[in-house]
Amino acid sequence: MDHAAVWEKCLLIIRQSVDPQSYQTWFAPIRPIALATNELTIQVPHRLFYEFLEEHYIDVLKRALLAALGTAGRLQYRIKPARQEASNFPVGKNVGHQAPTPSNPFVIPGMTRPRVESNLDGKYTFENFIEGDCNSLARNAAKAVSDNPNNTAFNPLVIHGPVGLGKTHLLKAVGNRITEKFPHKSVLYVTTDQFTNQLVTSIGSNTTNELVNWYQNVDVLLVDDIQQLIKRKKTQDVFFNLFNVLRQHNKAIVMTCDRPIIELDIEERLRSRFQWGLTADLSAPALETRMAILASKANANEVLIAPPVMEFICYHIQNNIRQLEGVLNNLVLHSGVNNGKQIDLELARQVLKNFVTEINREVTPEVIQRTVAEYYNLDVEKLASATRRRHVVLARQISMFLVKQFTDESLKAIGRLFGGRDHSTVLYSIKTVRDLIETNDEIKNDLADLERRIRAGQGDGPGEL
Ligand SMILES: Nc1ncnc2c1ncn2[C@@H]1O[C@H](COP(=O)(O)OP(=O)(O)OP(=O)(O)O)[C@@H](O)[C@H]1O
Repeated sequence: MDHAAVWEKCLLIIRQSVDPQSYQTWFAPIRPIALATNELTIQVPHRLFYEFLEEHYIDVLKRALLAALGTAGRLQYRIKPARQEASNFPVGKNVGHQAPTPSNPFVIPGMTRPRVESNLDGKYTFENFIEGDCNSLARNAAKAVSDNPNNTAFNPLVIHGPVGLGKTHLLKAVGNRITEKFPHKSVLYVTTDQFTNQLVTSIGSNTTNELVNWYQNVDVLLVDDIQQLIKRKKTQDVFFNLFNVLRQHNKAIVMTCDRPIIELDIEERLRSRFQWGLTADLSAPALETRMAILASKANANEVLIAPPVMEFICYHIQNNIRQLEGVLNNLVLHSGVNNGKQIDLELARQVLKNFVTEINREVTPEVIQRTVAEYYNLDVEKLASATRRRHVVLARQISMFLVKQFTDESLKAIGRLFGGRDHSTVLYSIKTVRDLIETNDEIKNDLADLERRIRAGQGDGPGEL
């Protein structure tokens, strides 16, 4: 049997399964083209036609093929060559070259196949991505995709998580690794915004089909920030078609999103497809992981930061690695500007003020005394003096109370700090303040205010925060 006879046999089955109108619309225009080792190639008028068949008549086609060619039968589609050659839709630039033997039925023989520039730089790799519990699933899945891009179970792979935790880094690491390991594969990194812009341009020039065709040259598609699909109906439609075609041909699709797919407010058919593969989340790294990331970035910048300083920084920057990098860059800048100034705790503290609102420091009795004196507008020495003026006594008693609350000092040691008073005086002061908190709202508020200032380190020298 040749291809025409096989297709005739298929049509017999199809005619019995679909109504005449659908038959005329969807099957009459199909032309059988070739038959080779149980693979029948049919030509369809355009890509959307093929997609419609796959979406609505796949079962009928399977049955027809089984009847005509048995269980070994396979179907290959070919799109009828367009009159106009596909334009380039570069994110980067394209270099035209002749495709050797196109295995993809969508690559029309004889047509130039644009080489896709990946739109990547080599900066983000798996080697400079630090692994921790917070990211190991996403990292390992991304690595698995890069090791086997066109035969991966994780298709699509969606990496999601809050701002600044490495989504783009991992996405680009996938691209960089594939480009290195499989130089013949076309990899494309694109943000959803870039894709939308290309689409808008193509609509203006009536070349949307060409845009989608052009994207089919890609073996690995990396799409950043798919939350930008929200409210973009047309982008969702076109992306839906593209997604189906690429996935059908085992092209790897990796995407990032700032939220779990289930919370992504897009068309249901697209959302459900995004969930076909694997979704892996990135969460905030633990202190040790942050330290390791900072150490590796410092190393790359050839700066040395002592572990206590690193710990201090990482203690304060908890949820965003981009901020951690920002602090590092500032430190490098400041230390360079100030003639090789050392990156010490003081410098770190100054820089951190631009990144976090509250900087914890060790609360010492001196910090407390200074904070209280400033608050009540007193010279700090007055607290340790013999004066028995009412407002000084109150400030002294409050200071003793706070030193007891914030530090490990013994009653005896506290007495010494306040002009050599004995421990029973300290005890009495603490009890007095406790009673006042119960009975006097003004004192209660003063204390709340003072505690907040001490925690924020406001008493530690002028203009610190
Ligand atoms: N585990 C990690 N190891 C090394 N660097 C990391 C790690 N996680 C994040 N980074 C770095 O943090 C910075 C921010 O990461 P990235 O841009 O990938 O974040 P994102 O999650 O894509 O953020 P956004 O949601 O803002 O796009 C990058 O410079 C990246 O190299």
